[in-house]
Amino acid sequence: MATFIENIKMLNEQGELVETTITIDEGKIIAIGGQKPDGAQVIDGNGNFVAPGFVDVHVHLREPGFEHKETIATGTRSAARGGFTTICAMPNTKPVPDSVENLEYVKDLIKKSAVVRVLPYGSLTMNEAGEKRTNIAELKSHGAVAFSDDGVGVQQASTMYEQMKDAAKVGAIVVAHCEDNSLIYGGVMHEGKRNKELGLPGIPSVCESVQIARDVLLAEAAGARYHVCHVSTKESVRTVRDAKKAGIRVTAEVCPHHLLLEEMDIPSDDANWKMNPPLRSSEDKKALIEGLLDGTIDCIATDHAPHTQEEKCCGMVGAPFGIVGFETAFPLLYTNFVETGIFTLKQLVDWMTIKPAEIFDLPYGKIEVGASADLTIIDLNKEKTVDANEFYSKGRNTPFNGWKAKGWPVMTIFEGNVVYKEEE
Ligand SMILES: NC(=O)N[C@@H](CC(=O)O)C(=O)O
Ligand SMILES: [Zn+2]
Ligand SMILES: [Zn+2]
Repeated sequence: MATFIENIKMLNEQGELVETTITIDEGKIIAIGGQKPDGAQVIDGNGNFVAPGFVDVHVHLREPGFEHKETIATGTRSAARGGFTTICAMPNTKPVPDSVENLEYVKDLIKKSAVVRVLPYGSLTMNEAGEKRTNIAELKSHGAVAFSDDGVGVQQASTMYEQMKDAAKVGAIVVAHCEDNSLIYGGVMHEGKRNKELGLPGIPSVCESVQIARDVLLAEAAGARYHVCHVSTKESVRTVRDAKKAGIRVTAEVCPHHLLLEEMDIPSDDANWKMNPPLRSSEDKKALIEGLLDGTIDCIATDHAPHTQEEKCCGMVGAPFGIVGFETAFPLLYTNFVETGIFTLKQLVDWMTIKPAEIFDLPYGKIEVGASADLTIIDLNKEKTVDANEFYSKGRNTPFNGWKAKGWPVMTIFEGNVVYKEEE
């Protein structure tokens, strides 16, 4: 039976909101702006905004291996609540999808319990240990969406170079967490002003940028497509900008928290403010915003990284890096960047839908006839306070608890089915 969504507004090419209707059948969009087909089930959009389901190319679902932090079931429900319908799962699980067998195992788990589309990464090295290289061609043919050792940087240039050459042969994308281990210095936050005030060890900006600089040169030499994870420093932005100018096939993502927060916002030695890369300086934050606006940075990804309260209870030094992101990403960005006139609504939506989809060759992230019926209905006027205790994610680790924001998803539709509906 067809579903007819009425009383809804969508963005046109000019970035204006226009009233429309959307008709869905068999999981696909079959009409935009048409009349209700006879017998169709009706969804009242209540005059709200409808966006393509969000696409997040950088998330951690923790299953298999770390189900106490998150499972595919809880993580994908959290994604749906945040308006995400396509998410790419990083391979730092146990086991790591570094072989066809392990990848098939992860795909089975996804099939069993995901409520949105989950596309698994393959790793670049066996067990993400940085030594033995994985078989990119084989993993790609079994459905790995891209390749990364996220969680750690690939330390050896030759390992990265060889993997890039293999990736180039089969059109695979190499996605890099850039971090030079010799420049971490045991740091738990940015090496700047605030870490000194708090008496905590710092991670200098070069720890990230130096590896991006190496990698863009390797990508050029290998002829590979290269995507940089969670860019956090102004030097990283400049390096990506220069590489693009030189014609190197590089793309980059930025996380909501790096756009919204800076080191001086960290109130105390609280591990809900600990993530990798760390919150940088206000100049870095400014450079990230400029980088998005001038096209140096291509898209936004949450790096949703749930950890338990026990792990995050007791200060930064002992805690793992990472914060959750699905359920706050859009409202926080909408409120702080669109309502303030820094981004247009179309820019923000594009950075969370069509842009990441294009980089990763995914046929999602747009509302058009024939596309998968993946939609997010958002109440742009609805104001709510972030309450970590009501997250669908198992993770409560967010620095945004208590923030007021507008623009909350009220319904998420995946392949024509309602996978999230706001509880009244
Ligand atoms: N971002 C983080 O702080 N943590 C991520 C790993 C990663 O993205 O590097 C995690 O898996 O917890
Ligand atoms: Zn990372
Ligand atoms: Zn990550």
